[in-house]
Amino acid sequence: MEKQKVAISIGDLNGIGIQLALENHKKVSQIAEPIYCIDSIMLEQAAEKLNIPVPNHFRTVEEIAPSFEIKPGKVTKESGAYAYASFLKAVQMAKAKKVDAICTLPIHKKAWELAGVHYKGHTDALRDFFKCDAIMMLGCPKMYVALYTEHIPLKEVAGSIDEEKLTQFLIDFYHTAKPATSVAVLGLNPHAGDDGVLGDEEKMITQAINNANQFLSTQCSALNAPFEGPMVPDVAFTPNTRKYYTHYIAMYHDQGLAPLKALYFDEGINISLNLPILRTSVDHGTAFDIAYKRAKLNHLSYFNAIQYIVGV
Ligand SMILES: NC(=O)c1ccc[n+]([C@@H]2O[C@H](COP(=O)([O-])OP(=O)(O)OC[C@H]3O[C@@H](n4cnc5c(N)ncnc54)[C@H](O)[C@@H]3O)[C@@H](O)[C@H]2O)c1
Ligand SMILES: N[C@H](C(=O)O)[C@H](O)COP(=O)(O)O
Repeated sequence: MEKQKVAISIGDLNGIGIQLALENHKKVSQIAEPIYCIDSIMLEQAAEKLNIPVPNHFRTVEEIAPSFEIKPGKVTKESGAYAYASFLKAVQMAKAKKVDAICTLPIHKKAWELAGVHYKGHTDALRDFFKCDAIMMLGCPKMYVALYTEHIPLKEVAGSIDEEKLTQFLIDFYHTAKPATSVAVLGLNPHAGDDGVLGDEEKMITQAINNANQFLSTQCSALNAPFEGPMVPDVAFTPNTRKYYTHYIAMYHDQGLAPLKALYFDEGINISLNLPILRTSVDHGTAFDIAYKRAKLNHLSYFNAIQYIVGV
């Protein structure tokens, strides 16, 4: 059978992404056909700095963005611009159906900002490119967490809880994540508001859960209310509760990702749902603290991100 073609955006070249790409090429090539969105000049520079030979059949793409000097572990505008251009190239290849999916190596958000990119990350860029309500979901088969709000300041979270939007989010999530068991929807406030004593956003969350369950039951009468909640956030991730759920909906970034990364940082991946293209990513960042230091990296997140594509 023909291997799936995957465009790999190279991420921030001042970080660990390129080391992951070089060290995993042989293994990745056994299950997929990777095309790396980096040009030969930048590839040679990175490989030399890392003292890792460029593997055979490491297929690259020319004319990404102007070459620049790699500064290990530094936040630079040039590296941000290159990372963004590499991501754009991967998206273009997917749009043109030259590849089956894209896998993104980590970018640095400040470097994107310095380069004038107004997106906070890949997900909101993809949302804009495809005019679709992309959903950010991270995790592994033992536990997936989707984020209702993601890269916004914490002070804006409560005001973003909206019955209609959350209802649509839940319906989209159900159709694209296809959870096999009940999904735990978290409350926002401590103790999920404790019946209005500690906040009342849970009223809207309850309504959205009911709306989504009702809508989905009209589509499939055999379906028995897939969404449950609002669950008390500090209890939802206890070992006992996790026996019953693999899929969680968090109201904000760290509510869901702090427990997820505490449990499954090494193996977790990031999947963009509800888009016309398939995009996965590592669940970690640029790791500037260990970039170009011959550090022994964790490869699992990257490999799992490729394996998810191949397995779909
Ligand atoms: N997919 C992405 O593009 C993505 C994902 C997460 C964070 N980020 C961005 O990355 C930048 C840095 O984020 P951060 O410092 O908070 O988190 P980070 O994940 O880069 O680093 C956190 C810690 O984990 C270690 N680490 C990360 N990946 C590792 C690996 N594969 N092997 C071994 N150790 C590893 C780092 O050395 C560091 O000590 C930020 O701008 C953040 O927004 C991007
Ligand atoms: N929230 C993600 C994480 O913590 O891993 C990360 O910032 C990546 O986001 P994008 O997929 O939007 O780049």
